[in-house]
Amino acid sequence: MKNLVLLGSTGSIGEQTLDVLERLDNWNLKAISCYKSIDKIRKQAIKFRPDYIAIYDETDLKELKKDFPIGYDPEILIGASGFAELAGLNNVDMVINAIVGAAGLEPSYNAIISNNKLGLANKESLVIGGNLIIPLAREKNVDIIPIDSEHNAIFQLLDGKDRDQVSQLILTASGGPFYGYTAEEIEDVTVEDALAHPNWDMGSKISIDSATLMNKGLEVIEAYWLFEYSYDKIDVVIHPQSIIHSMIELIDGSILAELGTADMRTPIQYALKYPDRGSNIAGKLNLNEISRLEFDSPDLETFPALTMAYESGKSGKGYPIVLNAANEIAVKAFLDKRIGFTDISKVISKMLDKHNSGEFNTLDEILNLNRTVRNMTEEVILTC
Ligand SMILES: NC(=O)C1=CN([C@@H]2O[C@H](COP(=O)(O)OP(=O)(O)OC[C@H]3O[C@@H](n4cnc5c(N)ncnc54)[C@H](OP(=O)(O)O)[C@@H]3O)[C@@H](O)[C@H]2O)C=CC1
Ligand SMILES: CC(=O)[C@@H](O)[C@H](O)COP(=O)(O)O
Ligand SMILES: [Mn+2]
Repeated sequence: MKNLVLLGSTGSIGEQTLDVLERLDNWNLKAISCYKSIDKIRKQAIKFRPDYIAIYDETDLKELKKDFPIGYDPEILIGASGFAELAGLNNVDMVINAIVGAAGLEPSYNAIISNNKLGLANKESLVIGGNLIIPLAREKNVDIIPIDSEHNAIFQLLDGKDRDQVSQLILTASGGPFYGYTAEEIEDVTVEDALAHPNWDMGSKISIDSATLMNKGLEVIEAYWLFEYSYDKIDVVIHPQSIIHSMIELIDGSILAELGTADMRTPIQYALKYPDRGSNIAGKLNLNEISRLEFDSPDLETFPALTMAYESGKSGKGYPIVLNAANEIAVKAFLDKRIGFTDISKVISKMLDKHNSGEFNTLDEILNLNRTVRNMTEEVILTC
């Protein structure tokens, strides 16, 4: 049996990973974690009986253990250090990091430093810490298998290709629920409108990121670190159907694409089975039933987040950390109905303007800047 550590088991990717796991007969769930969904993780623990569980808050401990059957006595870890500790356990065949946000960085780092293969859904790890994680993974020869659908597609497309023959990585973007809206039309959209992604059923933070196009911006930076092509070789095209998960262009002009049903269980299973292939979980993509595949350019005026992400990525230094931290806080404020939808980008822009570059290379340096910017963003939001 292979051992899996699943961080963020109660979220959208986490629950889909458990669904995949139930269909595979050679994986044992060694550890799970959540932030606050204690009811959900208790049920997962009772069903899968992992040896380790990590939760954030000690006061939830009693609630977690309620109804544990006699004889089931997992080791329970508390707090952010617990998530990182699980990522670094011994006898682990893969860590899947399905935590949302910057909180995923330390576990990603700990997985790699502990020589544990990483199935990475948590794109924020690479956005804020790509300069730390990628050289470390290379030095230690630890595989990172991307789970994010676009990066999983590109990973598949690049497999066996000569790097010099690849002229462009082309990330597809659905455009989100407000594709085609004018600047005036998005002024008054609601949280409920923004959460209604046209093709994917995801957690709330990434759903809002898709609506602002920040998701694609974060993914551009994620692609830069994962595949190590310069930013001028990473393009974004709007493809509202999300059937093509991404493409690569070769030097002779040929474009190769990966197509599939919009179901994250496919890239999750891919990561677990790599380099083998699993069975078809998502159902056959019937090309005869697809009436059209459309393409368009992103509207950078109405959705400024994409440009801010490209510029932050190119500037490097602390800019992607500022971009990500300000975005996380602004998205939370929007979800809490403290600011409007278009304020999200305005807040991020203000925070980027305030930043003076500098080097942020160690885990502590990155996490300190992340913390500082989050606090400063909260203050800026009070003035909105
Ligand atoms: N959902 C999707 O289809 C896709 C997601 N991704 C990426 O995968 C990651 C997870 O996304 P998604 O599953 O949608 O997110 P969800 O919000 O659905 O789940 C997030 C998970 O992380 C846990 N969590 C939240 N905050 C913290 C924290 N501070 N410390 C530790 N754990 C925490 C949550 O616990 P609790 O339930 O207790 O809050 C939950 O288990 C994101 O980086 C996202 O961008 C990428 C591609 C597609
Ligand atoms: C499923 C997945 O990988 C998401 O990142 C998805 O791509 C979001 O859709 P957008 O293309 O709208 O950002
Ligand atoms: Mn994606």
